[in-house]
Amino acid sequence: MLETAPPDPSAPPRATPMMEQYIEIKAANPGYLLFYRMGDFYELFFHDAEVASRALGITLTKRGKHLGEDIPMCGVPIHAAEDYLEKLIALGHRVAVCEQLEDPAEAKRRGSKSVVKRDVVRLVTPGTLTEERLLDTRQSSFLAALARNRGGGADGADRLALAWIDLSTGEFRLAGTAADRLGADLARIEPRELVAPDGLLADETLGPILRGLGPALTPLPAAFFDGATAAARLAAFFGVETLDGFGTFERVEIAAAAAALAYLEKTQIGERPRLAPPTREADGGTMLIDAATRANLELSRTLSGERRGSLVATIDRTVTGPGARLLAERIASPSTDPEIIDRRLDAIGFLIAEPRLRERLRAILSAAPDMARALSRLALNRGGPRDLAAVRLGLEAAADVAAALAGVVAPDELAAAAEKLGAVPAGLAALLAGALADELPLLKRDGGFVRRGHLAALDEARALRDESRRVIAGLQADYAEDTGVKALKIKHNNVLGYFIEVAQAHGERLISAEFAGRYIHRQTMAGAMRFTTTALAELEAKIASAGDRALALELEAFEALAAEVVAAGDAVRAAAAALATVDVAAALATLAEVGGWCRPEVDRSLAFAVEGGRHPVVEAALAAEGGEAFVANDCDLSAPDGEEAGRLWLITGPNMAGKSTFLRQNALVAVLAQAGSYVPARAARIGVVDRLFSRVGAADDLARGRSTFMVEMVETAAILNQATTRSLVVLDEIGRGTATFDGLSIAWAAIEHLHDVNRSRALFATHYHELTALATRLGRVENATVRVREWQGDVVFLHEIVPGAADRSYGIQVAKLAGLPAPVIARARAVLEKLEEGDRRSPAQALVDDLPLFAARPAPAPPPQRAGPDPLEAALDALAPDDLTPREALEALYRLKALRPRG
Ligand SMILES: Nc1ncnc2c1ncn2[C@@H]1O[C@H](COP(=O)(O)OP(=O)(O)OP(=O)(O)O)[C@@H](O)[C@H]1O
Repeated sequence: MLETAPPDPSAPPRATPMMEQYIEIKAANPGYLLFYRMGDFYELFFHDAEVASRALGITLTKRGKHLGEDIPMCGVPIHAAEDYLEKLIALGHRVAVCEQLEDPAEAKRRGSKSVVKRDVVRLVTPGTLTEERLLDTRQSSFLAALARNRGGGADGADRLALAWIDLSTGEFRLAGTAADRLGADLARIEPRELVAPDGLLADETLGPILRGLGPALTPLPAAFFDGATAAARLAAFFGVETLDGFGTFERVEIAAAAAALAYLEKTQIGERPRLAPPTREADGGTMLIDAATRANLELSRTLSGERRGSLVATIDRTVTGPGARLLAERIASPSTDPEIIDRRLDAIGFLIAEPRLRERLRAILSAAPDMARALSRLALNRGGPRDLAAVRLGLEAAADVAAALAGVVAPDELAAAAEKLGAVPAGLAALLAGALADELPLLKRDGGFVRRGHLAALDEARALRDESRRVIAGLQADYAEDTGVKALKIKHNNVLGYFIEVAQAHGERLISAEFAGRYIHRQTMAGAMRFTTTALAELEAKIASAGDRALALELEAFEALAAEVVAAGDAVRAAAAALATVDVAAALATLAEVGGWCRPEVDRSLAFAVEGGRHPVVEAALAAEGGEAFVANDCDLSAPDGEEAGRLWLITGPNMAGKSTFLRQNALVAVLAQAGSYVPARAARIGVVDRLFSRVGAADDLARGRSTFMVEMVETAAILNQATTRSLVVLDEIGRGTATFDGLSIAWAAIEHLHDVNRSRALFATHYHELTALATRLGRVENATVRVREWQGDVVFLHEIVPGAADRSYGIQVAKLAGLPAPVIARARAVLEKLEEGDRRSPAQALVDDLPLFAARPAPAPPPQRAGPDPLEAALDALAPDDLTPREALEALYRLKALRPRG
C-alpha cells in the first residue's frame, strides 16, 4: 500500500478554506488515495495526484498554491470513476471516496466564502467491491478475517478461525482453522482481502503466510478482534438477542466474524450491507488442498496464471455468473461427505435422463441476471435502475424454473431448489415489471426509468414538461411569423436556458423600434444574436419545475421499489442461490453427457479404483487440435482387503510418455468426484479423500528466496508430515533437482515413509528405475509403466499404463525428437553406454539387499505408565478459562502450581 504524505496540517494556516477541509479529511484517512469530489470530478491533490497520474496515465496539472507551493492535481470525471477505481485497486491502492454532502447553493447561503460540506462516504478496498465493473462475474469476491485465541483450545493450543464475506452477494461463512492448514484454507477461499490482527505478522508460523498475501493483506489493530464484544456486535448487526439461532460457534470464530463485520462497517461508512447469517463449515467437511497442489493441478488457474486451460474453465458449462461461481467454489472445496456428494450426483443423473427439461432450464437460466449482486448494491444504496431490472428478471426466471420443476418428481437437491424458488414473495416481480420502463438508464439521477402509468403524479409532471416542449415548438412558429425570419430557432443551453436565435442581420431588426421591446436581447455571438421573451421565460420555469418534479418523483419511486426488494432480501438471495444450484446441476449434466463421463461411487472406504480414466483438460486440448485421441487408463490404489492402507503405484516410463498426465488425471478425478460431478472415466469408486497432495513438476519460488530443490523439499516435507490414511498423494519426480544419488536416496526414503507411516493411496512417478525394486519388499507398492514402441531407433508413445517397470528412459530418443543436433545425440548415446556398464556393477538390488527392512516405520510409542488419575490434569480439566474473572484466574494459577508433583 502506498502511503500518501499531505502537507503537515499543523503548519501555519495559510491554506484556503477548501484546502483546509481537504487536508483534514486526508489526514483522517491515512493509507488511502483521496477522491475529493468537486462538481463532476473527483480531484486528487499533492502526492495522491502524483501517484494516481502515474498509475492511471492521466495528466498531472496544478491548482493554486498551498503555503507558497504549487498544488499538484489530477482529476477523474465521475462518470468514468469506476474504470479508474478498477485500475487503482488492481494495482494495490485503496481509495477513500469523498463526496459533497450538500448542494453548493446551500453552502453559498451560509456565506460567500463557505466551503461545501464534504466527507468520505466509502473506503474502496479489494475485499469490499460491489460494482459489476470491478468484479469478475464468474468469481466470488471474499473479504476474510483471521482471528486467533491464544491458548483457547481444550489442549491449551492456539485456536484460529476464519470468517469470510462476499459483500457483493451477502454470503457469510465461518470455519475453524489451524496454523498448519491456514495456507490451504486461504488458497481455497482465495480472499481478495484478508484482515488480520497486526500482531500476527510477528508470529513465526503465521507471519510468512500472511505476508505472502501481499497487497491483499490488511493488518488491523487488535481492537477489531476483541473477543469480549464480538458476540454482541454480531447479534446487534443481525438484530437478534443471541446467536444461538444461527448455530454453535467457537469464541474465536465469533471474533473472526465480528472483525469482518467491523471492517465492513469501517469501509461502508453508514451504509448497512445486507448479509446472510453466518453459516459454519463442518470441521473436516472439505477436502484440504494446499496452494502448491492447487497450482500443480491447475484447478482454477494454469501454472502461468491464466484461467483458460484450467480445470474449472475447461469443464464450466454454466450459463449464469452465480452458477459459474458456485461451480468454481465446489471445485475449490470438494466435499468429504458422501451424502452431500450423492445429492449433487442425483441431480446431475436426473437431468441427464431428462434432456428436454434440462435444455428448458438452461434456456430460462441463460436470461437470468446476477440477482444477488444487484440486491447487495441496492441494499448499500449503490444500485441503479438496472439493478431493479436484474432482480425483476431474476425473479421471473425463478418462477419459470419453479414451474418447469413443478410437475416432476425431482431428486432432493432440485426439489429443495424448487421450493426456495417458489418462496419468493408473490407480486414483487410484477410490481417491478409494472414500474420499470423498457429502456433503462444506468444512473437513477438520469431519470426516465419509471414506466408510464405506474404513478399518476409522475405522468402529470411529465405531461406538463412534454406539453411545454410542444408549446415551445408552437412559439417558435409564432415568432418566426411575427418577425418574418423563417430561420428563427428556439434553442437551449445550460447557461441561458431557452432562447431565440437569429442571424446577426435579423437580430439588429429585433432590437429596433419596430418590435418595441417584445424581444429581450440576451447575447450577441459571431454572426448570431440571442433573445428571449416573457412568455418563453415563463414557459422555461414551468418546464424546469415539471422536470425537477418528475425526477424527484422517479427517485422516490426508486427508493420505494428498492426498499421492497431489500425487504424481501432473504428470499431473493435464497432464490438466487437456488438458481445457481440448478445451473450447476444442468451444466454438469450437459458436460457428462457430451463427454461420456460416468457417475462416480463415493463412499467412506479406502477405495480408489478408476477404470478408463482421462485427463479432462489434456483430452479437450487434443480434441481441439483434431489430432490423436486421448488414451484412457485404469488406476487402482484401493486398500487391499482387510488392510487400512492404500496402495502406492510407482510409475516409470520414458519422458513425454504421459506419466504426469496420468498422475494429474487421477487427482482430478478425485476432485471432480468429491465436488459432486460426474468424472471422465468409464467407472470410478472413490473412498473420500481428506487431503489431496500433489507435487508435480518443479518451479522456483524466487520471491521467497527458495531454489527449485528447496521448494520441492519443503513441499515433500509437508506431504510426509501431513498425509493420512485417507489422503491421496501424487508425487512426480521427487529428488530430480539434485545429484542423482541424493535424489534417488530421498525418493527411496520418501516412498518407504509413505508406505509405512502415511499409508496413503499414492502415485509416484520417477525416472529412477532403481526404485522399482521396492515393489519386491513393500507389500502395497506396485510398479506400472507407460508403453512405448521402438521403431527404427525412434520411440512411439502409446500413452498406455501397464503393470511392470520400464527398462529405460528413452531420454535420448526424446531429445532427438526435440531436435538436438545429430552429433550431440550420437555422443550422448556413447556416454550412456559407458554409464550403463558402470550401473550394472552396482545394481539397485544391492540397495534392496543391504538396507535394513522397514526403516521408515517409527519406533512404537512407550505405553503410558500411570498409577491412578493425575490431580494436576484433573484440576486443569475442571477449569473453564472463559468463565473466570481475572482474580479467579490468578487464584487458579496458584492452585495449579501447588499441585505440581515434586521429585
Ligand atoms: N493418455 C494419453 N493419451 C493421449 N495423449 C497423451 C496421454 N497422456 C499424455 N499425452 C500426451 O503426451 C504429452 C506428454 O505427457 P506428460 O507430460 O504426461 O509426459 P511425462 O511422461 O510426464 O513426461 P516427462 O517425464 O518428460 O515429464 C502430453 O502433453 C499429451 O499431449
